[in-house]
Amino acid sequence: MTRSIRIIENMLHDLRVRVVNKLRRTSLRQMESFSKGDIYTKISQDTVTISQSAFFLVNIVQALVMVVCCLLYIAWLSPGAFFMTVIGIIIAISIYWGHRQKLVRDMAEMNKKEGEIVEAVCDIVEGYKELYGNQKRNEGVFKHYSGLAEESRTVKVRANDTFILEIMFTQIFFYLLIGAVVFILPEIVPTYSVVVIRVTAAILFIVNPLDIIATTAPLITRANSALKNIYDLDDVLTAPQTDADRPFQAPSQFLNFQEITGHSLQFTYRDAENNPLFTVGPFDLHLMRGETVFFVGGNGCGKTTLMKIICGLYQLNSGELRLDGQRLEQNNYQDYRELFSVIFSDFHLFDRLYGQEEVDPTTVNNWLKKMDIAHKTQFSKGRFTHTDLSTGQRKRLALIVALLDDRPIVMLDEWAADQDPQFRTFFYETLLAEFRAAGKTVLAVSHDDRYWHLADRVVKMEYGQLARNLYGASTSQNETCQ
Ligand SMILES: Nc1ncnc2c1ncn2[C@@H]1O[C@H](COP(=O)(O)OP(=O)(O)OP(=O)(O)O)[C@@H](O)[C@H]1O
Repeated sequence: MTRSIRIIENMLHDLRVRVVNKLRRTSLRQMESFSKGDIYTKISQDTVTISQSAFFLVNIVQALVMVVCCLLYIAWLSPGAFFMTVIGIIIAISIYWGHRQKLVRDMAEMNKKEGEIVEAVCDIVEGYKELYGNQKRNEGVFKHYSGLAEESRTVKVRANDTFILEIMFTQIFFYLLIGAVVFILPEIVPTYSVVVIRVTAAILFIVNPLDIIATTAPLITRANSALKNIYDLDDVLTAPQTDADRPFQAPSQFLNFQEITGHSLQFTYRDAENNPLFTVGPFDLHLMRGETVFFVGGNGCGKTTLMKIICGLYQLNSGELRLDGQRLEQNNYQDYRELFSVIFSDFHLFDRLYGQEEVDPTTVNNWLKKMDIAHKTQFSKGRFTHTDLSTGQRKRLALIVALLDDRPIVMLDEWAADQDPQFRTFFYETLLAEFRAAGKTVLAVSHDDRYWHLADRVVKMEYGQLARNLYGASTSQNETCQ
């Protein structure tokens, strides 16, 4: 028993690790298409359901072995009794199967509802500030949550009713079976009376295992449905894998690149039905190592999307990127991505320096001083003592983490937007100059027109197109829209 449970737990562990491993390497577009609640439910709750059912699954296997042995014994004693018992079991299984389909449907619905409930709870937790001061919105979110919880309860109650019905049915079936072999069979088969006691004993022997099978089968159905959810996620994640199966070997083969060129680059957001929503490009691109380029333009014109295209987070729909003339292919895209230290406006701040374990704590603490947050957080034992900082301070910390990677290209999406005027000036006038002196290429989305003169070029975007260079000449031909 313990060995079997260990086998199931090992299998589950491997499956979960495999799915999370795929998840961390899937394309950004696919990640954006998932609902958080759905992923959390599948990876945590569904695996718990399977774990909890492991014990019962082992029990069911033991019970099945017992039933088969007893049936063989009954067959040896009396083919008539065996025939009757098997017919009875087949009828019972058919009726159970009818219920099972209903149970499977209820389980699928229950899982969907649980995912939606997790999403609603995330809304309450993450949107707390927006809700606390707005009673009407607060009530609205809670009503939505309560509605989902109510629907989930209805489905659960319905599933439990089916479950209990099955157990009752199984018990009635056993009594009918025993009654048939004890009272009816002797009337039909005259020679049967000789073995009736032994057949009855054998049937009594399989009552308990059959009971175990009947009562635990719905749990197994539940576990099966949970397993299907995880396998579905596993399957979905298989298709759009990019170059992730090739382990990346640091340092990047492009570390010493001199120029990045793009020709007819284009990317389109599409909805679930594949209808186009917004297109960036087609445009040509030319970036020289060590350049500081600002990308500017109105809200929604495509600056962030452009950044995601340039740093390789979005796969191009058409066009090609080249580094020093070498075309980027699936097998070297990761090398390309490794050139960038990126901070988007919706960045995530890890509380420890994953992948940078060998970093010197003094270097990190010096950076904290330089960024004027050393009085708020310290780097100690491989992690930051506090990450509960103000938005501007969190961005400074994110910049430190990005710079510690020491990559040749620094990409910042409206990084300075949340900085106070003093630090904003420090960023544009001092930090950017230091990046330039260190030979870094800086690609920054900026709305601070006061500082645009500090860039080598300022490129304006309009409606998904690179409109023109507002400031500074392109290093070769202008980036052009086509
Ligand atoms: N994940 C997405 N799925 C579908 N459409 C998207 C997605 N992200 C952005 N868009 C659309 O693409 C367009 C460009 O968005 P993007 O975030 O690139 O603009 P932006 O110039 O960075 O805007 P802002 O200055 O407001 O940050 C927008 O119209 C937006 O609706």
